[in-house]
Amino acid sequence: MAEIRLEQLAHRYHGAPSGPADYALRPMDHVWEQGGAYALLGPSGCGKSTLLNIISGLLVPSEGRVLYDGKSVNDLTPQQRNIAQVFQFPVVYDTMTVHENLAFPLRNQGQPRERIDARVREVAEALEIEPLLNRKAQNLTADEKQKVSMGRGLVRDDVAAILFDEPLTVIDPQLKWRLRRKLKEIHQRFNVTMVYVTHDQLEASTFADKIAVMYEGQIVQFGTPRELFENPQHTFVGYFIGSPGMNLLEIALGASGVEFDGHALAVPDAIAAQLRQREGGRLQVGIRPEFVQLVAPDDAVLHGYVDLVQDQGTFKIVDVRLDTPSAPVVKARLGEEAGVPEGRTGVHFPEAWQRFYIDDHLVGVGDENL
Ligand SMILES: Nc1ncnc2c1ncn2[C@@H]1O[C@H](COP(=O)(O)OP(=O)(O)OP(=O)(O)O)[C@@H](O)[C@H]1O
Repeated sequence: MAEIRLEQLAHRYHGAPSGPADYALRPMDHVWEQGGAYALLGPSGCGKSTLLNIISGLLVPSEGRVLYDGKSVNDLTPQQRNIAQVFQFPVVYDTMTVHENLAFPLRNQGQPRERIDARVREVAEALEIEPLLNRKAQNLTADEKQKVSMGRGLVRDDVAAILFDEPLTVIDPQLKWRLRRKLKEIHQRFNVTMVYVTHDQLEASTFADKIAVMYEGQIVQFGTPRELFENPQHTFVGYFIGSPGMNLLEIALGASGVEFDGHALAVPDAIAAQLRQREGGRLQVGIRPEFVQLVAPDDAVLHGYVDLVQDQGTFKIVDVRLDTPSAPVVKARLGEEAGVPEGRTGVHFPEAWQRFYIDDHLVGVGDENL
């Protein structure tokens, strides 16, 4: 088990870079602590697999270093790094039994037969594949094969880390939930550093204690699911996390302070001062649909018309088109029992839940170095 540190790590697949957009991974520093359960979350093409393959040694980074427990592993192969990697599609030896598949990494290490057998049974039990141990792998379903692939990663207790690259892609939707919980339990039991790549926020937050959100080759935030929800550091995190994502509205500095479409917004002084300092940047206010309040028109500064109501069973999503010059749609997420106004409504953004962004980055109180 190891701490994995990335130092000024960057990667490009083609020639010399002419700008940040030429990097599949832009220069980054990052630490995965020993024993942590982490997710790497982001949309297709943001660089998740590139980063995972650099950590495991399948890919050599074009810049920077990967350190395991403080030692550079840039020149080491995946085998020498002692990493287990589970891919989207199962990798099993079809002609071997499940027991032989699981035992294979330990046999290669020359471990005694009884130790191998005990460990294989422990992992098989954790993954609920004990009844399959004597079956040939070629006769298994895709789900079962993927469990065996995972088991092969888990069976060695000396690995630096286990890396999962969208491991539940082939798993039946019914089973996905169970297997995600199972992996979490297994992490707690075996206490090994795990990094789990996914584009699914639910999968990331069920599995991981901390999530690294990736966007255009960068980690734009590393935090707990709650931190990502309550304080998105980047507008992309606001938009990508949550269901639906954060409402983001363009704001400007006007005669009455910080304004949205000519209406003054209540903004803490320290934040207003920072917004003024960075005049010329793109300014936005963000508010999660969960915190938008639909109130009587007389009780609000902003007004709009209910455009659409989507009943999701346990909650409702209400689209309100504001009657301001830019007429954006604001989404409110209301409880199942909440009444939905018809027609015109007041829209209130509680001050405590407004977040302000300059050029997509969160403005915090005391941020001097924006
Ligand atoms: N072998 C390659 N050669 C050239 N470009 C590549 C190669 N592999 C990936 N890329 C590019 O690098 C960027 C990051 O790709 P990567 O596969 O790491 O993203 P990802 O987040 O894992 O996406 P997905 O979820 O679709 O697998 C993309 O623009 C992709 O087109």
